[in-house]
Amino acid sequence: MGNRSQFVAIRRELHEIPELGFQEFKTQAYLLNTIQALPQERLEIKTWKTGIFVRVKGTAPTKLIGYRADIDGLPIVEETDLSYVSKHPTQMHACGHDFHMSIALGVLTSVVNTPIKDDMLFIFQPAEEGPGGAEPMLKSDIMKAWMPDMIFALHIAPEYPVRTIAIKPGLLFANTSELFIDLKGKGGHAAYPHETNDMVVAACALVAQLQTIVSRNINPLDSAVVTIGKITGGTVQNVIAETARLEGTMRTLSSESMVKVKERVKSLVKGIEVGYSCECSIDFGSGYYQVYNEEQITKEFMDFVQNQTEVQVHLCTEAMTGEDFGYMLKDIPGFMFWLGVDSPYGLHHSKLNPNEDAIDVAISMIANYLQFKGNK
Ligand SMILES: CC(=O)N[C@@H](CCC[C@H](N)C(=O)O)C(=O)O
Repeated sequence: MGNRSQFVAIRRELHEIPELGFQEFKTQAYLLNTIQALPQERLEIKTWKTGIFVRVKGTAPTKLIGYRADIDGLPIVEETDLSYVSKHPTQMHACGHDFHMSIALGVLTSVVNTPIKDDMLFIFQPAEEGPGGAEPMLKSDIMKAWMPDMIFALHIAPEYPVRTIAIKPGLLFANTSELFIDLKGKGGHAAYPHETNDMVVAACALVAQLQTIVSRNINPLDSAVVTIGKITGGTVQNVIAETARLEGTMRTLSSESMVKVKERVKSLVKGIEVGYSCECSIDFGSGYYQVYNEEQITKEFMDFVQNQTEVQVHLCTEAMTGEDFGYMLKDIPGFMFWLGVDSPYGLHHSKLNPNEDAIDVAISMIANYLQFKGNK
C-alpha cells in the first residue's frame, strides 16, 4: 500500500463487511474497536441503535463542531475483482460509505492526536440508503444533549478526480421520496386472459404513465425524477399474474414539486385501478429533506480549501441524489461536499472502485480545516 496510511487498510476491512440499514452490527463493532483503541482521555462514546456518537473534548471549547459519516451498504451483488471484495454476497459498499467511515476515523485520530480548542462530535450514522438514520438520530436524547453549533459531511464523487472537491453554497441535493406500489387483480390460466385482470400488463401501463409526470406535470424549468428500479409480478410463464409490485424513488429540487409528484402518482394509480379492475396500494416509504449548504460557512470552507494548494475546488450544480444528512443541515448550519475519487463506475454500480488515494487527501484536508475552524 506504499505510503498510504492505516485508514486505507481500514477502508478495505470495512469494504468486506457491508450491512444494510439498521443491521450494521459488525460495522458498529469494528468502528467501536477502532475508536476504543485510541487514547480515551478526551473521548466520550455513546451508541445509538447501530450508530455511534463520539464526543471529543477540546482544549478551550467555545463551540461544538459536528462531523457525520454514514455507515450502511446497499443490497447489490459486488462485481469487482478486488482482493477485498464484499464477504456478504448480496451486499456491497457501492455508495462509498466505507470511504466515509475510514476518513471519519482518520479525522477523529488526528483530532485526538492534535487537539483543537473546540469540542467535536463524530456521528457514525446508520441507514442512509434507507429507511433513514439521520432524522431519528437528530431527535435522539443523545444528540439533543450534544447539539452541534455547526456540522459537515462529505460524499464520494466518482466523476471528479482525486485531489478535487465539488461543492456549492445553497441547494446541493434534491428532496426524495421512496415509492412502493402493490397491484392486485385476478390471475388465471395464460390461455384465458378474458377471465383475468393481468397485473403484469397493469404494472407495465403504470410504469409508462409514471414517466409522464416529469415530462408533462413538472415545470420544465424545475427538475424532477421518477425512477422505477424494480418490478416484480407473477409466478411462472404460463400463469397470468394476480399481483405485481413496483419499487422506485422520486426526486425534486423544490419541496412544492414533491407534493405535486405525489398527487400525480395517486391520480395515475386510481386510473389504473379503474382501467384494469384491480386494487392498488401506495407506500411513499421514507423521504429525505433536501441538502442545503449554509452560504457563509460553505464559502468560508471553499476559501479555506482554495488557499491550500493540495486540493482544487469545483463549483458544482445541484444533483438529484438524496441524502438524509439534509435533516441535520435543516436544523444545524453547515455543509456537505463531494470528494473526487475518480472511478469509471458511478455510485450504486456493482463495479464501483474509488481511488483510495482520496482517503488520505480527505483526512489531511479536513484535519487542516478543523485546525483552522476549531481554533478560532
Ligand atoms: C447519495 C445517495 O446515493 N443517496 C441515496 C439515498 C436514497 C434514499 C432513498 N432510499 C430513496 O431511494 O429515495 C440516493 O439514491 O440518492
